[in-house]
Amino acid sequence: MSKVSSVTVAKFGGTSLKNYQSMVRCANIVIEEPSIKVVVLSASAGVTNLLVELTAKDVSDAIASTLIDNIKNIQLDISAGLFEQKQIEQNRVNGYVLNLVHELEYASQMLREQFSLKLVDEILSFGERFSSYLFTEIMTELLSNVDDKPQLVRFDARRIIKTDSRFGHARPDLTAIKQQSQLSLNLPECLYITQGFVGEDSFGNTTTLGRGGSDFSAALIAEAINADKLQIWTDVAGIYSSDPRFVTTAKPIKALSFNEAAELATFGAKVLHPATLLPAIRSQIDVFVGSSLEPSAGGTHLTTKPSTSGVRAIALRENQTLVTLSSPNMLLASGFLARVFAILAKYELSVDLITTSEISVALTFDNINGVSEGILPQECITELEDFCAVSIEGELSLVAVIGNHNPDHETISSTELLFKSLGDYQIRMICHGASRHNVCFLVKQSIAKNVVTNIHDQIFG
Ligand SMILES: Nc1ncnc2c1ncn2[C@@H]1O[C@H](COP(=O)(O)OP(=O)(O)O)[C@@H](O)[C@H]1O
Ligand SMILES: N[C@@H](CC(=O)OP(=O)(O)O)C(=O)O
Repeated sequence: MSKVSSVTVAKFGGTSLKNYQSMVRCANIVIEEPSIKVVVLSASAGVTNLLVELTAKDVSDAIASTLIDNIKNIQLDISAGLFEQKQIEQNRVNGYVLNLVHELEYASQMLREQFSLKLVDEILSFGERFSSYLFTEIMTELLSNVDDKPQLVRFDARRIIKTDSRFGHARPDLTAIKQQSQLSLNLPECLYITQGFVGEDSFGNTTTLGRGGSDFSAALIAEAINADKLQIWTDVAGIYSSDPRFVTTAKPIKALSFNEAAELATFGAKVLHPATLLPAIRSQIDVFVGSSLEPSAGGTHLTTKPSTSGVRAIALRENQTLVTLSSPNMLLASGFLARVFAILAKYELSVDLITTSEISVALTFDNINGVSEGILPQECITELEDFCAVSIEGELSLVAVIGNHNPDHETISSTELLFKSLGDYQIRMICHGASRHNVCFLVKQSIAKNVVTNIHDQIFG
């Protein structure tokens, strides 16, 4: 490995780390790109979901034990791939893995005795702790015969990702992250391997940044160390015109503006965590999204340049709740919305979309962010019912059509094309105009994927 002046942070998602072969592919990407100085890893695919199940309030001892066994087997399979022929080495690695498994068992037992969000985050952090340990072992093995190799250092992300104490969706302390990164990392001499998703509050408790938060961790580290580039390696060759898992005609997009990518991420394109782009935009870091399965296939580059007008992509976010508040008192009255929002703020509920008519206001909520199982907390409903009728509808999906909707520069407006293609569906709510970059609407969850596929095919031909 030769010395380089530019610094890249590379993040590998769980889909890229699901087994031994996948980890080797990622390790080779790192070895072949000398500018990569920090590697940020998610948990192997499926592990965080298992950990989330393990932290459910009603989990029984038997189910907890099965879940922990499943997690353990994913790790031991990776270790088995690594040291197929070397029993002593395999025993050493398995010993480390089993120690972590015991720690996990202990934390899970404590949680079943007394539930706390602090302990939930501690448990959720194990996925990344396993994967970063195994990945470091794989890198070390692959580099064992290389002469001019970098000094590999695995470090605990909690040393630098300092956050507040909002367990489950902790907010980063940017100043502390910068300070700690500069104190702890010896760049560009060493090659660091660390965990995404995981942080630590000022009391030394483990926190997590929210599901999918490893992208955000990588962007925060990139900003803190003044990196030039951030690479997000996943299982698809970049950001597509829609989710390629169900829109089979979706195409990769070579370049996308930060604004468009931010809208796409916010409105459900799982490929990027919505907060990832803030540090990148703030600190002008080049962002690349590519496939670790096929690194040479290229991917998407995010740029500050505005893109051409028209629709660029369609995103889908499931599990949305629509809340309609109506009251004849709204007519020609002032202060109604202020009262509604004061109550929602009190319950820390964050509204996504909003539309109003003379006597009603419709609001949408993302179930992940605060509204559990599609229902507002009963106390909140009661407070709202003091001055308006409340109707709640679940099992909805939000479709977001992202692009540059600029009627001044289009001969046939893409919005017009979109509205034509919506004619066949029952739309529950539509939002257009707040941003030039998106038009959003709600449809029943049962038809949402069909709606996205059909609109995609009509717009992109
Ligand atoms: N517009 C889009 N472009 C690319 N992928 C998308 C898009 N929308 C949703 N996805 C989904 O995001 C997935 C990658 O995100 P995720 O599963 O979280 O991967 P990782 O484990 O790498 O973080 C893809 O497999 C794809 O199904
Ligand atoms: N492992 C965490 C964090 C993460 O970002 O994962 P991924 O990169 O695989 O989406 C999660 O599943 O939420």
